[in-house]
Amino acid sequence: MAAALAVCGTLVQCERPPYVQRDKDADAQSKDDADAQESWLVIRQAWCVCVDAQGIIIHVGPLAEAGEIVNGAQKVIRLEKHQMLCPGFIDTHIHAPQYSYTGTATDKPLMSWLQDYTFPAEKALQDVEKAAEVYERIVARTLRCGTTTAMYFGTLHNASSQVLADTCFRLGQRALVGKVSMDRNGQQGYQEADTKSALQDAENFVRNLKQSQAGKAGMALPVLTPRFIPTCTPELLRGLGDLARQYDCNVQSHISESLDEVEFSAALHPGEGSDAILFDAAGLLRKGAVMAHGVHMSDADFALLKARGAAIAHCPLSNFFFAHGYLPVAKLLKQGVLMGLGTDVAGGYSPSMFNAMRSAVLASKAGAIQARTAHLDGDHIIDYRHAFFLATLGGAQALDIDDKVGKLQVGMQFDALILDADAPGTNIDVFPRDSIEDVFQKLCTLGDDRNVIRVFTPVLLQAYMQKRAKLETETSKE
Ligand SMILES: O=c1[nH]c(=O)c2nc[nH]c2[nH]1
Repeated sequence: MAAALAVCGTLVQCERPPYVQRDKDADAQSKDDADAQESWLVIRQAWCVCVDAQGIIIHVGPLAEAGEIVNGAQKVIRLEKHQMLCPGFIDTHIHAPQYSYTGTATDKPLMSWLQDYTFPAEKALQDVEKAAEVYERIVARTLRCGTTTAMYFGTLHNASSQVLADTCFRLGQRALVGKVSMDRNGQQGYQEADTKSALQDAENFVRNLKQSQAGKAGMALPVLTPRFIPTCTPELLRGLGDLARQYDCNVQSHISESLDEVEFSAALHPGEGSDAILFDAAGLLRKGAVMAHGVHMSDADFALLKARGAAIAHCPLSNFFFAHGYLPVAKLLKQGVLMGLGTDVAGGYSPSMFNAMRSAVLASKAGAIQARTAHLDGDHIIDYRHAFFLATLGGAQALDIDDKVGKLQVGMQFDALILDADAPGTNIDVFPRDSIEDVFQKLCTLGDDRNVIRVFTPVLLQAYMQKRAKLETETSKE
C-alpha cells in the first residue's frame, strides 16, 4: 500500500507501562530486538513511520529497511538531529468552559472556588456564541501545546457542549466530551431542573453526539459526566450508570479530591462509604471511566477501581492548590492501576501537558519528602519518563482508546507530534555532548509549545497533505 506520508528520523515512545514485566520471548525476533524490548520507553534512531491517506499507520521500522515504502510516499519528512517523532499528548481531565479564567482565581478551597468562580463562568456559556469563542481558543491552545486527545468537561448545557465537540473536530483534535450532570448543590441558575430531565438531557447529548460523529472515524466521543458526588443525587448517579451501560460510553467525574469535598460527601451519605463505593454502587466504575484526583482514596478504593478497569486522571498541578494530599503514582503504577495525566484547567492554571508532566515529577518529589518526614514508605518518586508515559500511552489506556492511539504502531491512528529541541526561540540549549536521551529529557523538563513544530491527527494529516499539494501545484505553475 502506498504511503501518503513517511516520517524518518528519531522515534520516542512508551511501548508498554513501566513496572510491567514482559515475556522476553514474545515477539523478539533477534537478540538486539530483545534488548531494545527490555525497555518500556524506547528511543529509536534512524527509524521510519509511514501513514496512509486516512491517517492509519502502515509501517514502523528501521529506515534502512524501508527504502521502497519511503520512495513511494507522497511526502517524506526527514527529521533533523534534535527533532523527534512521538505520540500526541492525551489530557485525561480538562474543563473547557473554565479556560476564560485560567491563570486567575486559585485563592480559595475547592467548595467555595466552585461557587465563586466556576459555576458563574460555566453558567455564562449557556450562550452558544460565548461558548464558541472560549472553546475555539482552548482547543487551538491545547493543540499548539501538543494535545492530540482531550477528555473535556463541558457545561450543563447540551447545545454548548455540542459546540465543544464540533470545534474539536473542526480544528482536528480528538476529543471525549461530556455535558455535565448535576441535580443538587449547584447554584441559582446552574443546576438541572430535576433528575428526570437531567437524565433525558444526558441521553439526548450522547445520542446527538454519536449521530453527528457518524463517519468521522471516532474523533469525538460522548462521555457521561456526573460532576462529583456532592452535586448528584443517588438517582441521578444510578441513571447515568444505566446510560453508560446502555450506550457503552466513557464516564468522567471527580473522586475523593480534597478534604472539604470528602467531608461534604460523607455528610450527604453517612455510613455509606467512600466516593469510590458510591460510584461503584451506581455502576459508574467501568472500563473507560476516568476519575480525577483520588488523593484521599484508600487502598481498598484503589483496588476497587483496578478491579473494575476504571482509571485515575492524575492532576498534579491542581492537587497542589486544592487537594491537601498527593497521589502515590509510583505505587499505583506498580499495582497496575490505570492512570493518565490531566491539566485540570482551570483548577490547574496551565493547559500544557509539558507543565503537567513537570508537575507530576515535582508532586512525586514532594510526596517523597513528606513520606520521609513521616517515616513512611518512601517509594514514591517518578521521573520524566514515567510522566511521559502518563501523558501518552497511560492516558490512552485510561480512556480505553489504546487500540487507536497512545503509541505509533501499525494499524493505529497517526496522532503524533514532531518535537524540536532546537526550535526557534526555544527555552532549551542543546550541547554537542548531549546524547539523544539527554535531548529527550531536556524536552520533557524544559519543553513548551515552541518545541512542538508539527501536530498530526488523521484530520490534521488530511489538511497538511492538501496544503502541500496546493503549494506544489502553485510552485509548478511558476
Ligand atoms: O478541579 C475541579 N474542578 C471542577 O470544576 C470541579 N467540580 C467538582 N470538583 C471539581 N474539581
